[in-house]
Amino acid sequence: MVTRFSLPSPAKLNLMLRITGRRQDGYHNLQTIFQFLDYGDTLDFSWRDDSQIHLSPDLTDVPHEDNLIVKAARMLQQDSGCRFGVDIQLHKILPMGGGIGGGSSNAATTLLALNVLWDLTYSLTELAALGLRLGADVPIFIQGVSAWAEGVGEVLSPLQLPETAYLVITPDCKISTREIFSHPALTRDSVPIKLAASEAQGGRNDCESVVKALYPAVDDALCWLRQYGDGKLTGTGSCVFLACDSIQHAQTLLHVCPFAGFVATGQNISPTHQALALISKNSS
Ligand SMILES: C[C@](O)(CO)[C@H](O)COP(=O)(O)OP(=O)(O)OC[C@H]1O[C@@H](n2ccc(N)nc2=O)[C@H](O)[C@@H]1O
Ligand SMILES: Nc1ncnc2c1ncn2[C@@H]1O[C@H](COP(=O)(O)OP(=O)(O)OP(=O)(O)O)[C@@H](O)[C@H]1O
Repeated sequence: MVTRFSLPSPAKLNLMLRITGRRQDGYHNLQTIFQFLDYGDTLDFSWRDDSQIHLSPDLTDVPHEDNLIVKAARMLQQDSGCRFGVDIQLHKILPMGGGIGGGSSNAATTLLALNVLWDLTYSLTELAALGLRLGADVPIFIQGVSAWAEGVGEVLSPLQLPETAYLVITPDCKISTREIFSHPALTRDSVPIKLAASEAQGGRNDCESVVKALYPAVDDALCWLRQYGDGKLTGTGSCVFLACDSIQHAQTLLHVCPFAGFVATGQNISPTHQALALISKNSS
């Protein structure tokens, strides 16, 4: 039995995002393309023989019980009736409220890890259904392959994408997803399209105009990126990104960039799943 291991909890990008309607419950129907990055947080998991769930350190401004890691662990414990517990150490580098899915990724990594640590036998479909209760972005991190997504982001069709190098700018502002989705001026009537591979390159993000109007720092970052190519917003922001010819090209741009950011490579298989495959290989 594996009793301790570390897993990556990667960022995602929305390579395009169309909002095609609003549901009765207030959630929006989307069409988006998700790709993972080889950049993100790391979580260390250690098995406990009591039922306690410990997480450290706490995140500034997020009460312990509201942390999606703690919520995910408690949810799985309750659903499975498992009597074991876990110590979790979080190494956070992803900005919060950045549209790169940090909290959702942490929740998904926790569900995937505890399924192994507690020797449970949930399928990915079952874990994704549990995860969806925590957030619309959790299922993509559970499924772990880049995808075309519809519904609220949980109806996933796997998609092979070029594993492009990206420059990601992280403007110094935290954006609430709820704030953007509840804004009266949000475009929420885009005509649904059929998946076209070209969308991964050229697609727009329907949140862009509202986010730029509310957050000038995002507008500034996009303007700067667009000197060099087709800069885009991910999710509801605040992060913006540019596909580059190579890692070196992305690094050269980061070097002259007046904003904070990072360089990463798109991944069609989530780094969490890549690491889990190694853990199960080494333990068999
Ligand atoms: C914008 C995206 O990041 C694109 O990947 C996601 O759709 C957001 O996913 P998320 O952060 O996991 O969102 P949730 O935590 O489920 O929802 C936060 C809030 O955003 C709004 N929301 C979210 C997703 C969605 N498809 N429609 C919505 O209207 C809802 O008001 C909800 O109360
Ligand atoms: N483990 C966690 N990591 C990050 N945020 C968390 C976590 N747990 C709870 N949260 C809360 O969730 C909010 C959204 O965080 P997150 O980093 O997922 O934003 P995001 O990247 O904009 O997400 P998305 O793209 O899914 O909308 C945070 O502002 C914070 O209050």
